[in-house]
Amino acid sequence: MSSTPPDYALEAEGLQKTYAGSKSSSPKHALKGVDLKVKRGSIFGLLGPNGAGKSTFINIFAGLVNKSSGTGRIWGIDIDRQPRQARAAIGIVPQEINMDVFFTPFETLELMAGFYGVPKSERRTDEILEAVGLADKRDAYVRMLSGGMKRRLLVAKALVHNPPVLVLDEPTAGVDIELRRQLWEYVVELNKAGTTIVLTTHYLEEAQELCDEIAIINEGEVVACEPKDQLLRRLDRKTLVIEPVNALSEVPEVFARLPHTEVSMRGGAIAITYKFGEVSVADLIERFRETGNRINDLRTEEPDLEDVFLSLTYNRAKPDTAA
Ligand SMILES: Nc1ncnc2c1ncn2[C@@H]1O[C@H](COP(=O)(O)OP(=O)(O)OP(=O)(O)O)[C@@H](O)[C@H]1O
Repeated sequence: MSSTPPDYALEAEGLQKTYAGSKSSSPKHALKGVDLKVKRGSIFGLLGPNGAGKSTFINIFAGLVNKSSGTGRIWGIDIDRQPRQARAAIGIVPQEINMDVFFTPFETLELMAGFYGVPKSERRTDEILEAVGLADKRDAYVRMLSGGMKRRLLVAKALVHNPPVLVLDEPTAGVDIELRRQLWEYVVELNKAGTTIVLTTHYLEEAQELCDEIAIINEGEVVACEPKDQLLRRLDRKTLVIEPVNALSEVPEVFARLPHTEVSMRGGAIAITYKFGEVSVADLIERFRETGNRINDLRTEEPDLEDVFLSLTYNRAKPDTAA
């Protein structure tokens, strides 16, 4: 591995993948020329609807799927020219739990370290078990572990060779809230200590909370790749919620056909979604006062990642969902 760390932990240029068809299915163009750069030191979120191509992307870097064309680099190392060195720089936590249940966590990690050629003197098996909260299960059979523990063991397995890049593919699917929180605390600690994290998740709030950079992939194409804050600013809409003293039963006439706004009821309150810069909040409040009702409470809501995600993936996803 080079001594100067690279600017990017992971790079993809024009990455394409077409899965061959079979008698019953046509070929699938799963990645259509993906360009992505993951900055060293970031927590990078790869988001996309089901079947968008996230696992295909990750599995190309893991060496589990052969790309059709394009280039990939892990920690600056080309995955075609130096596959072994490139793979040594990455740890992958897969979606599926794939472990021999008749081994103990200790044996599982030792085997994995052996697989990566980590000399015995450099192994950190007990330290890693401690870090993922499995020290007390060190010598239990894996089949005796709970689902959440098995998942933490998967993370541990991906860390035995001390990779500078850790990829987690849907790591918290089916994991309860408490364990998710523990896992994320540990991932954030790893990141603080210098590991670059790439994660795919369906939990948008999780990505919003954890990631500093986010890519959204849809039907094999990257539709956005930006710092999270920038992505959230993309939506130029906010919502003003007015809770009146006298609960409303319908949208007041003064808000009907107002340009750049959408008004809906929220119980006895109204939610006015307006285009930022085109509509003034003062005007909206003034209009409300004209109804003769008084305001009990007011708040504005900023768009969240889910809104951005829907706005970027909805149009293309529509024909599929309508079918
Ligand atoms: N081995 C394969 N053979 C044929 N098609 C495949 C194969 N693996 C994946 N695909 C197809 O490629 C597309 C991308 O799949 P992929 O698993 O990469 O998506 P994903 O974004 O990870 O989805 P999910 O969030 O559901 O895991 C899908 O249409 C999928 O059906």
